[in-house]
Amino acid sequence: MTAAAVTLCFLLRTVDGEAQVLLGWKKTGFGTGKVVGIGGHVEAGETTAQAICREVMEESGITVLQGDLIPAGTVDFVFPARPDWDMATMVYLCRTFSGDARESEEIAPHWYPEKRLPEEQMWADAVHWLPAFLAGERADWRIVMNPDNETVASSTRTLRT
Ligand SMILES: Nc1[nH]c(=O)nc2c1ncn2[C@H]1C[C@H](O)[C@@H](COP(=O)(O)OP(=O)(O)OP(=O)(O)O)O1
Repeated sequence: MTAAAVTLCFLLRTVDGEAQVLLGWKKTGFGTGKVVGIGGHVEAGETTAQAICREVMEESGITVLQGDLIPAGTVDFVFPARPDWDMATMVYLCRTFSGDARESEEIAPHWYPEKRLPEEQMWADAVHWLPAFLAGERADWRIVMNPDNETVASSTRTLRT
């Protein structure tokens, strides 16, 4: 089965000297109840950059221009017990955007300090790859989940040169 094409964008800002990242509490669909990155599926006929600008607007109300997207790498999420959940994720960072985050039907967005991510509320794999992307590392990750579809069986990373 082919992994679904999805994309995530981590909006970054600095407030009073504190580096913050926009995440969101997922209200519906895949990962309901977890704090997740802003993003979602790439639809037919869309480029990944078009998809992430649309998803950020739909989920948070924030406008991101394609030229301000910073490609960071990829994360392949592999669910051996549920291959239909496999996702191939293109990850972006973005420091330039406009508008204030507002709650949508799908996500309640919230700015978190990069140094105090809500690890307990996120997917268990996020602590593997998210801090590395936030630190500016460019890499391709492969996350394989255990049969419980919650805990991490393996996490591997290939750095981009
Ligand atoms: N193990 C994992 N850890 C993680 O942090 N994020 C994961 C993950 N597995 C999948 N994701 C993310 C990637 C993707 O952005 C998101 C699922 O996409 P969506 O939120 O768009 O799904 P939904 O089915 O809720 O919505 P639609 O795309 O509108 O159908 O879950």
